[in-house]
Amino acid sequence: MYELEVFDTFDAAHRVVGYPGKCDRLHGHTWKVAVHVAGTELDSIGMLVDFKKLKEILKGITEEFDHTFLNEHEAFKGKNPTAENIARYIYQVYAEKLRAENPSVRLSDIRVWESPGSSVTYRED
Ligand SMILES: Nc1nc2c(c(=O)[nH]1)N=C([C@H](O)[C@H](O)COP(=O)(O)OP(=O)(O)OP(=O)(O)O)CN2
Ligand SMILES: [Zn+2]
Repeated sequence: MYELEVFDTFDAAHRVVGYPGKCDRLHGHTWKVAVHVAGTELDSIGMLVDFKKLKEILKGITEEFDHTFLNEHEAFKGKNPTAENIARYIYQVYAEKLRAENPSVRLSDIRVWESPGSSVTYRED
């Protein structure tokens, strides 16, 4: 089994509505997102899947968020753009795009860092 990792970052603002403290106020983070994909079969040149392809898919998603106010994004209508909700949304979009591009590898998980010391990992088993 091989597991590959790619990551990207984006800058975006959010509010955690109802948070009992300063995170209820408008503030921003440089969010980091790591993608882990797994599989067993290598292609004829020895790759599970090209890192370049994995990064392209991720960039397509992080571009939606970069320099935006996340609470206004369609995905977070009626819910807070917490690291948990962001990780789940990215997982669902990434999994669908990866299935279309390369059905022989599977998405293991998505990890989202809100700050260097705080992250959430989302997976579906
Ligand atoms: N489980 C979660 N907890 C918190 C989330 C979250 O998305 N999921 N989000 C926040 C806030 O967005 C907040 O901005 C982050 O707070 P914190 O980690 O405390 O970051 P600080 O930079 O303020 O850290 P200090 O060490 O207090 O300076 C909160 N929790
Ligand atoms: Zn925050």
